[in-house]
Amino acid sequence: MASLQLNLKSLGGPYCHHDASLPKQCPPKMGRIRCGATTPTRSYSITLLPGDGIGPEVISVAKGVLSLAGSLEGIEFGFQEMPMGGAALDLTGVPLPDETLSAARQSDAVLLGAIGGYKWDNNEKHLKPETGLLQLREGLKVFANLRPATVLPQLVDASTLKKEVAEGVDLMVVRELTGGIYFGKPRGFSSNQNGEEIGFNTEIYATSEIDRIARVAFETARKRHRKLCSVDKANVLEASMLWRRRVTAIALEYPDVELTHMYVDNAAMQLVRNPKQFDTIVTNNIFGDILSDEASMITGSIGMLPSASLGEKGPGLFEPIHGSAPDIAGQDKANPLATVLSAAMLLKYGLGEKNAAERIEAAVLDTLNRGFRTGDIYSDGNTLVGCKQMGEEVLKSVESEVLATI
Ligand SMILES: NC(=O)c1ccc[n+]([C@@H]2O[C@H](COP(=O)([O-])OP(=O)(O)OC[C@H]3O[C@@H](n4cnc5c(N)ncnc54)[C@H](O)[C@@H]3O)[C@@H](O)[C@H]2O)c1
Ligand SMILES: CC(C)[C@H](C(=O)O)[C@@H](O)C(=O)O
Ligand SMILES: [Mg+2]
Repeated sequence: MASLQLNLKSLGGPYCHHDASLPKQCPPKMGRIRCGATTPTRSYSITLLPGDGIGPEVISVAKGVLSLAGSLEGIEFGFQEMPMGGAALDLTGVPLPDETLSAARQSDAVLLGAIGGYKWDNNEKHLKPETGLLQLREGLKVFANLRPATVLPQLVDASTLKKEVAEGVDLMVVRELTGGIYFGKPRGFSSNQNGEEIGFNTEIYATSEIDRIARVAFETARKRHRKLCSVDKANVLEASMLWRRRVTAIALEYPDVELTHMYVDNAAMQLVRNPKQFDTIVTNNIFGDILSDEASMITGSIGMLPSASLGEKGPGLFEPIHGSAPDIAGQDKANPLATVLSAAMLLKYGLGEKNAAERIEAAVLDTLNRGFRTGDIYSDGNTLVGCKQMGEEVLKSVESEVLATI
């Protein structure tokens, strides 16, 4: 079973390190250690949730990369694949079967591909793949969603922004993940006084929910460039007024971090005007969803952005920020790198296996340096490959790193 996932002191940027400075009561995750003849082996159980659309394609690549990078660091993985989303609906009638949630809870970390698709779009709310994902996040209590957006030098040309605007962007969106309008009640359908149908949701945040995500964000900013921008709509929404008041109050605990506030409409504009002004952004569930997709395009493609969702204890959930991409599913066109980088986040944030994580990150950069590109990040002069071949090239890079160090 996983121990601590979210130790505030351990949050670093863009990734955290479980290090010697951790308090005793919060030890870094240690796999079950088995001593072999020469090297000790740590073993971890990973729940894989391939899901729908391109989900199984990108998970298959990430699983191979995790296994290889892990084995080179003396790590053994026990993978358990479970149904989730539309795949689970077809198999069991619900988007998150009890068996899937309980397997996820009992494992050391969870890696998800993506869920959703046209087939289930008109299902009732409780039978939507997306509802299963929200139930999983709630069930694992992973309230802090870290979504780094970094423009890699190799991909500056893939950005839709001008080179001088995109170059060097390195920001982290800290998104509140288990509250706000996604979960607020009342919600539903009804009718108004004119007998007209209405649909309604409630944006609601309690002080404790804001305080804990604010602390995660301040700790994250502290390990980065000590700049935190809180994004809200406090000029209109009561939930945002409380959000701004609490973030301002928590800032007193972090005098070394510069706090600014920005309205979400302005933030959406500033992200494409001058994204380098941002270091760490903290925001609510829905604004974080939207702004992280926007930030992904600065980096070249949504197919590049990983994420880590962490709670106070229990396994973390790691997933690319993109969806099931039904328009390209089954065509071997998906970019698997967001999921591969999510596997690296799993190693670093979820298991405290920094070396294995860095092997994967280095292999991704090496693969890009060797000119391999899926369609979404392709530019002239590079080699266009599919999802599978991209995976094979990353594996070669992981292997060649080892050869280079012998
Ligand atoms: N976490 C998740 O599982 C998640 C996230 C977002 C959307 N969804 C679901 O996915 C389905 C499709 O949603 P959508 O079309 O709005 O968003 P999407 O992210 O699936 O796709 C948006 C666009 O980006 C492209 N794209 C996405 N990932 C890519 C990748 N790895 N490589 C190359 N191109 C990629 C797609 O081809 C599409 O053109 C919906 O059912 C939605 O609810 C799931
Ligand atoms: C599929 C949907 C529930 C999900 C969200 O809105 O959180 C997705 O867009 C994401 O960004 O992970
Ligand atoms: Mg989204």
